[in-house]
Amino acid sequence: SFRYFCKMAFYNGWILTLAVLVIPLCALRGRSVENMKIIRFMLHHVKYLYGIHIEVRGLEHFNLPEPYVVVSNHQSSLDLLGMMEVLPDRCVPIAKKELMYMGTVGLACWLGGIIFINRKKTDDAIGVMSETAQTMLRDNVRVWVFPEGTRNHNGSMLPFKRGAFHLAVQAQVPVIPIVMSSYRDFYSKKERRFTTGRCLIQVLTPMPTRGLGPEAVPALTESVRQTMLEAFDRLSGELSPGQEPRTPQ
Ligand SMILES: CCCCC/C=C\C/C=C\CCCCCCCC(=O)SCCNC(=O)CCNC(=O)[C@H](O)C(C)(C)COP(=O)(O)OP(=O)(O)OC[C@H]1O[C@@H](n2cnc3c(N)ncnc32)[C@H](O)[C@@H]1OP(=O)(O)O
Ligand SMILES: CCCCCCCC/C=C\CCCCCCCC(=O)OC[C@@H](O)COP(=O)(O)O
Repeated sequence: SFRYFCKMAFYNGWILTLAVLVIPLCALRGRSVENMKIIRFMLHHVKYLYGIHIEVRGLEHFNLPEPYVVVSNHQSSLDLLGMMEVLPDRCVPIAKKELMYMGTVGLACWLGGIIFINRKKTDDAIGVMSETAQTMLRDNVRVWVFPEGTRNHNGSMLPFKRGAFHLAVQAQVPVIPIVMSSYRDFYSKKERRFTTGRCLIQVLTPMPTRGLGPEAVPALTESVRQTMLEAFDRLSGELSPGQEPRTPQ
């Protein structure tokens, strides 16, 4: 437990400290999606500090000229490491508004053009997402969404919220699912365990939305979730073949 808390405290503290360095660099440009390149570069080494080996597959799927919506599973704040391993250029995450108030991290996120939503006010959140659809097309910006809407430490995936899929359909851009394998071999919040380990990241085939309307969103959401669950089980099983598969959901 002591090692777990120390490691998590250092993780948060180190990111807060890095943000102090990043802020002046990003401030030179002002709030801009281009600043995500600086943030990505500055966070890239953190996986080495923790001995986490990340293997990425399917990165070529990100090589589309048009904007797209990336949807990813969300296990922990450690997802930041995987995200910074693969984050495409001109891609910004959608984050809960509370992140903006996390001191230096919040300011760095704001300068990086991260889009903040108020999860307690659905209409506000939907309004921001609709504006985002226009921004994506106007400024050629890609967006990264965690459709579970919160972190999920239970070794599977929560039901998906539909915002990301509405966004893709409104902008008529593809959805690109990305799956990070289970962290169970090296990280468990419940067991207070955090060791070195391996993580596989798979970028899946883009799912087109051209021609789809809002009525197609529920089916699109479910189909993407099923594809991601299958990939999650496959990747996690590859890392620890003896483990029981997750409970079906
Ligand atoms: C080197 C130093 C660096 C320093 C900086 C360090 C780090 C920074 C770098 C990167 C940081 C990135 C980290 C970011 C991670 C943050 C992750 C998060 O914060 S996750 C939480 C926030 N994200 C989400 O919640 C996204 C998913 N949520 C949704 O999509 C939701 O649907 C919602 C839009 C938020 C609304 O949610 P709510 O619970 O209020 O309502 P419902 O989901 O039930 O939806 C109600 C209803 O509305 C329909 N709907 C949803 N969206 C839309 C839309 N855009 N247009 C139209 N309709 C919409 C939805 O379908 C429901 O209707 P129905 O039930 O009929 O389907
Ligand atoms: C002056 C204020 C000081 C505040 C100190 C804050 C300390 C935290 C510092 C750094 C944190 C670095 C990690 C940030 C990126 C992680 C983003 C994240 O994972 O957000 C969680 C969000 O997806 C869902 O939230 P919930 O699971 O619903 O909850």
